Amino acid sequence: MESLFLALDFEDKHQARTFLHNHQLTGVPVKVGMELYYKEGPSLLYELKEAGHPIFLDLKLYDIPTTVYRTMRNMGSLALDFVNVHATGGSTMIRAAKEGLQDGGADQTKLLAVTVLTSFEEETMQREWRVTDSLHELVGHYARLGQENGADGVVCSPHEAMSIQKECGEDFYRMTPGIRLRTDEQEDQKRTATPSLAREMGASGIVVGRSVTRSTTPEATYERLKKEWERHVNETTVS
Ligand SMILES: O=c1ccn([C@@H]2O[C@H](COP(=O)(O)O)[C@@H](O)[C@H]2O)c(=O)[nH]1
Repeated sequence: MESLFLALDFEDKHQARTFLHNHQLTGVPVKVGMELYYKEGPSLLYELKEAGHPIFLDLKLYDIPTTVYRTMRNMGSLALDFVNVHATGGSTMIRAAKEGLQDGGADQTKLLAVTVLTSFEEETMQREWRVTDSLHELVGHYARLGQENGADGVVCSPHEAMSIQKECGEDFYRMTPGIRLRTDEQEDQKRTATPSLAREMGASGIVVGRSVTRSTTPEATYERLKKEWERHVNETTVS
């Protein structure tokens, strides 16, 4: 299964297309988020599919169960690889998302439950959400909630991936954004890791965005991240 997704956080499809083309990245697994999808809509996804890109559509749905069901049913026809909802939407909403996908004919599309965004650290989360659980406990709780209600995996930071793997099993996918070549380059991210650290900590997949898209040498940076990630994938597979 594809496991390194390039976040196409661009203003429009022309920028995304030009970037992929200019840096020999046509066909690589991509993550399409709100910025690009709300500008371009599903036609962009058809174009990316046509060019051979595996797609993670990262819209993080959060709404009443009926709305999420109907939205996921529509998404079902897009034959995507991954889609997601916020786990905080609750058990009924997560189940509705799964049912919507299935009724839309998307048996191959994996549903991920977003736990706690990688831009949060524990102190801010506890203060702003008025919760007393540790960040680790809360992420674990949302992972279990997701699994019990039909999600195929979670979006979490690499730092929580190992305990989720232990509790929910190897097949429960841990998609981890917040990936950096150097962990002192955080920008708005708070829980970051390098690709090799992410693998050591139990991630099944990584999302890389600005490290590549803002790099002065995107192609070389992408290859470096990929090599670092795949070396670890292979090492852990062999041992
Ligand atoms: O918890 C989350 C969930 C989603 N994201 C998304 O991943 C990329 C990360 O981009 P970088 O430039 O590598 O920081 C971005 O599209 C986010 O919307 C996340 O970062 N954290």
